[in-house]
Amino acid sequence: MIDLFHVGYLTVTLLDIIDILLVTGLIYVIYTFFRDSRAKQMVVGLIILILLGSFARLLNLQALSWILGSLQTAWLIFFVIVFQPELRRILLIVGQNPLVRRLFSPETYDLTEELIHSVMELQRRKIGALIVVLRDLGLKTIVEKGVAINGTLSTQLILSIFNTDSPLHDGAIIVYQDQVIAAKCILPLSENTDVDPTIGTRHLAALGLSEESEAFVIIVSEETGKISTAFRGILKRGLDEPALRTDLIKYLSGRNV
Ligand SMILES: Nc1ncnc2c1ncn2[C@@H]1O[C@H](COP(=O)(O)OP(=O)(O)OP(=O)(O)O)[C@@H](O)[C@H]1O
Repeated sequence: MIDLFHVGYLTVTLLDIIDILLVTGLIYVIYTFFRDSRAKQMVVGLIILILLGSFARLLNLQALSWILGSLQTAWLIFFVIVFQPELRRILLIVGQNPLVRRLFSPETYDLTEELIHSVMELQRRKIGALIVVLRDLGLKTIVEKGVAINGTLSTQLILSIFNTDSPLHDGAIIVYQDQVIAAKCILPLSENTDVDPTIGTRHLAALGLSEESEAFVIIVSEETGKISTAFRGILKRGLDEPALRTDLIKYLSGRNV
C-alpha cells in the first residue's frame, strides 16, 4: 500500500486514511442517530472506553488495556439489552434502504409497501378504514377489547376486514411489524376543541389515540375517500401516496413525522 507520510516511527498509508475516514463516519452516524435519545451518554461512554483502550494498547499498558477491554465487552452487552428498541430502528432504516432490499432480499415481504397498497385500494374503493400502526408493541387494553386477528398483513386481509359486509369492519385495526394484531378496536375520541368541527368520529378517534400514544394512525374516509394521518395529536388531511409513504417510513424508522 502507498506510504503517504511518517509520524515519528509510524508510517501512514492510504489504507490508514481510508480506515480513519470510515471509522469517523461510522462514529458520526451512530452519534447523530442517538444524539436526541436517552442512549447518548452511553454511546459517548463507549466511545471514550474504546479510545482509552486503544491508547492503552498503543502504549503497551497491558493491565489497563485488559481492564478496559473487559469493560468494553460488558458495556456493549448492556447497551444491546437496554437499547434494543433503538437498535431495532437502525436495522429498520438499513433494511428499508432500497439498495439493501434489492441486494439481500428481492422477494422479501415488504410491510410498508403492502400497507400503502392496502390504503390506496381502500381509497380507490371508497372503503372507510382506521389503521393503527405501531413501532413498539403496546396498547394492550385497546387490543384486548378488540378481536384478535394475528394474521400476516396483506391487502386482501385488510380489504376483507373493512368491507362493510364484514362483522369486523367497525373500529380500528392494529398493525405491528408484519401482523394485523387485532380488529374492531375502539379508540379514545379526541376532546381537542380546536379541531375542525365538521370532522367525524373516525377522524376524532384517530386523533384521540395519537394524543395518548406514539401510534401512527391512518384514516381512509368512507365519505370522500381521502387519506389522513394522525400522529402526536396532529391530523394531516388529504395525503397522496408519496406523502403517505414518506411519513410511514419516517415513523417506522423512529423519526418524527
Ligand atoms: N372510538 C372509535 N374507535 C374506533 N373506530 C371508531 C370510533 N368511533 C367511530 N369509529 C369508526 O368510524 C365510523 C364512523 O365514522 P364517521 O362517519 O362518524 O366519521 P368520519 O370521521 O366522518 O369518517 P368518514 O369520513 O369515513 O365518514 C364507525 O363506523 C367506526 O367504524
